[in-house]
Amino acid sequence: MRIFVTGGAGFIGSNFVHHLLNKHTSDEIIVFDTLTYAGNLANLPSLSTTARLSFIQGDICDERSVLQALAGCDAIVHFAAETHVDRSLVETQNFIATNVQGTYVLLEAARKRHLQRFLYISTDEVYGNACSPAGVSRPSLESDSLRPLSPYAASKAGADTLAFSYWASYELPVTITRCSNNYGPYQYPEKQIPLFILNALEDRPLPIYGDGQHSRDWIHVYDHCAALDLLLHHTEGQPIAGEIFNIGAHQERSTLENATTILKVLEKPGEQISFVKDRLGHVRRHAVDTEKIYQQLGWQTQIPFDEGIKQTIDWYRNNTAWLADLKQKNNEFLQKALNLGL
Ligand SMILES: Cc1cn([C@H]2C[C@H](O)[C@@H](COP(=O)(O)OP(=O)(O)O[C@H]3O[C@H](C)C(=O)[C@H](O)[C@H]3O)O2)c(=O)[nH]c1=O
Repeated sequence: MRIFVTGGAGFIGSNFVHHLLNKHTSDEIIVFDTLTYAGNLANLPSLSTTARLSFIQGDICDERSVLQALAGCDAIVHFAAETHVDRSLVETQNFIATNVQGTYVLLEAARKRHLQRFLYISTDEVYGNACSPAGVSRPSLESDSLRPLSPYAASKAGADTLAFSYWASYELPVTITRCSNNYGPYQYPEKQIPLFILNALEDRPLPIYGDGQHSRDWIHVYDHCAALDLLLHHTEGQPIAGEIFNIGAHQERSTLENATTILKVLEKPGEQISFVKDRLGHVRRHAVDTEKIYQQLGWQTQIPFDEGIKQTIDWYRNNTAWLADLKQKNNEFLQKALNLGL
């Protein structure tokens, strides 16, 4: 397969590219990435050594470049997005442009190029607070209605439903995934886990929004990539076009629990925890029901949180060159990320 990966220089995208290169020796991969502050070629060390991996710097909102770059491709895996909830509250327009308009451009291009598969990477944020229609707290089901609570989540929900409409209207073989919170190597340190690790390592406070009891379901990015791979290469059994799949790890943990674990593993004092002003519209609980992907594809996570978090802490501890490179390239963004909420 010739696979077009948007946002392949970002956190989940680059991990997915590594996964494909290791698992599928005949796949050809084209990474299409505009290289915003969160996209980084240092996330793709194989670029200089692997002939079947190529890179195009481009914006998914640019119709001509997208159509041109898609020539000869069989599938799109669409990760490219503005992803940080806090930023979506202050620079909303970028989120609408990239996440909604950019997805529209890709869907149109995929339709014109008759692509065989379009994997749209959505998020569990589209559901809003995890609960049943009666308001009882329970993991969200694919059939639940969407109640996005941040501009980021609303932009993803817009693109998610637009993608579905291309299946319904044109039979473009779109498959949508809604995954929970990822952690692991190469994550930009504005997100909770890498931010807490770096602040802990550098003896800065760990900013906890509100009372710290907001909970998320934490999945290691390698487990997420394995699920996406199964969907991308799916050929037998029940068709997956026009289907939506939740992906999650059933490892729900509060912000305070994560901060405490990270400080403990790094043998840092509990006093580094600092309660700060709450995020606007802060969702109390995100959690997804993953029975559908288990029943249909047999997918389950392999990495327990206790193990994954230790490996992730080690990765950040050992990859100081990666961080120094980030600091040098976009220090302004990084400083903002490290100080956001303080
Ligand atoms: C950065 C930060 C976060 N938090 C809290 C806020 C949340 O309750 C939790 C996780 O926050 P984070 O911004 O890392 O991730 P989410 O807002 O849950 O969203 C993430 O997971 C979904 C699935 C996506 O789709 C998003 O793209 C991704 O950013 O920690 C703090 O208390 N302090 C902090 O400094």
